[in-house]
Amino acid sequence: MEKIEIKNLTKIFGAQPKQALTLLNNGDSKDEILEKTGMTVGVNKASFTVKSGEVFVIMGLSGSGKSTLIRLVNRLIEPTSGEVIIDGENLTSMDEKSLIETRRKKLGMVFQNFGLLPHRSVLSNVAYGLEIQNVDKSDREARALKIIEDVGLKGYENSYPSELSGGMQQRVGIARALTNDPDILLMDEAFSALDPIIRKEMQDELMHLQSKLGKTILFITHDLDEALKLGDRIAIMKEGEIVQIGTSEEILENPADEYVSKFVQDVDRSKVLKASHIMESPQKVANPNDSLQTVVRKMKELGRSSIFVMDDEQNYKGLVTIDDAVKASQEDLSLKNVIIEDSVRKVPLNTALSELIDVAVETKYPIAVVEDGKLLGTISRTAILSGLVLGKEKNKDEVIVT
Ligand SMILES: Nc1ncnc2c1ncn2[C@@H]1O[C@H](COP(=O)(O)OP(=O)(O)OP(=O)(O)O)[C@@H](O)[C@H]1O
Repeated sequence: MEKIEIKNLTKIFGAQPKQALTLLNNGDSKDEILEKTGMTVGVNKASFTVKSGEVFVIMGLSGSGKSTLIRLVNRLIEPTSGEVIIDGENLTSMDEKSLIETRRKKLGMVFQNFGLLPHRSVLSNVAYGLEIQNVDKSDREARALKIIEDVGLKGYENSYPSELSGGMQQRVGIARALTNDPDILLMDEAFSALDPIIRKEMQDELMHLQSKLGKTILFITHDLDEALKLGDRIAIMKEGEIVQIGTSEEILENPADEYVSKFVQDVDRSKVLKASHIMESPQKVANPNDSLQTVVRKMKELGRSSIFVMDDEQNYKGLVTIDDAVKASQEDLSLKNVIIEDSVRKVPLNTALSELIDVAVETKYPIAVVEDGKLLGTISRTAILSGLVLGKEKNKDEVIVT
């Protein structure tokens, strides 16, 4: 089941939104409606779904409707029409009591300006949400301390917000949103007030946290690089409408219109493309139980000078070169004598192509994409270094040669 379903969500600001809605449904533009009625279309028939565990970024210029949209999702703003469905439950038709309950249980929100209580310590800020639910003191403080540690603020429990840097204050903001252990985090320009270096650090921190927590995240930003870096998928908004939804790759490769093209034209693809985008799935590998003859034959069939070794459970075992394998088979040795492990470079899935280029320069072997000991993919250094993976129109299978 989808975690969040947004259907035709529309918000018109002004005294008589229904009148403007009729014009909108008849095809009038945001400008025409403003001119005819004085009312502002904030969000115009937005529809999308977000899967559990997905980071969904909403990106657009100032005034495009992002903040309105995220506030419609938790009904801080009442929609003019359309539906918000979370875990199959329709938020738009809920009474006040159920709405508050759902917000508390399922939705955490992180704001651009942190929204911390200045006269309370970090611990007390993080525990505040539990305090108003009458969770007893020792319990709420224990829970808050655990989350403070998760966001990297251990040791700052008794500090006050004014004593912390912007990045640290936003860590408190994130910790506070996590206290109820909500499935969904709504993040509204959460890093936009931070200077560039701290901002990058916080993006990395969020990705790290997300790999542990697996929340469903709706993240708003006006920064395309941030969107491409964080988003599993990205929705691009213009004048209240969503003009394109896609992965970073899809948006870079196939911008939906002129507007999106203009946005993406200066993007550095080497920072956006990740190991996960360019790797080959580990099918053409050897098994630790293979004989050396079998391994040599496999390499010859594949036309490769080396081959990765992976067991039946997908555990990464290392790499064998054809030279070592041929030599060892003449000496009657077995496969395990020639598996190279330490000097083969292993990278995680979200390694950017720019970093892969650095790795490829430092090694003579293909690169293994490994997480939790499992071989998830393989990447040829030749393909990276010859720049083929940067070529726009090349298709993956053609260019990735391990
Ligand atoms: N309370 C309001 N009353 C009237 N118009 C509003 C209100 N809030 C937002 N708008 C209008 O709705 C449109 C969308 O605004 P919104 O703040 O959602 O955009 P945004 O993309 O979040 O921009 P920003 O990044 O500047 O916050 C704008 O035209 C804005 O002027």
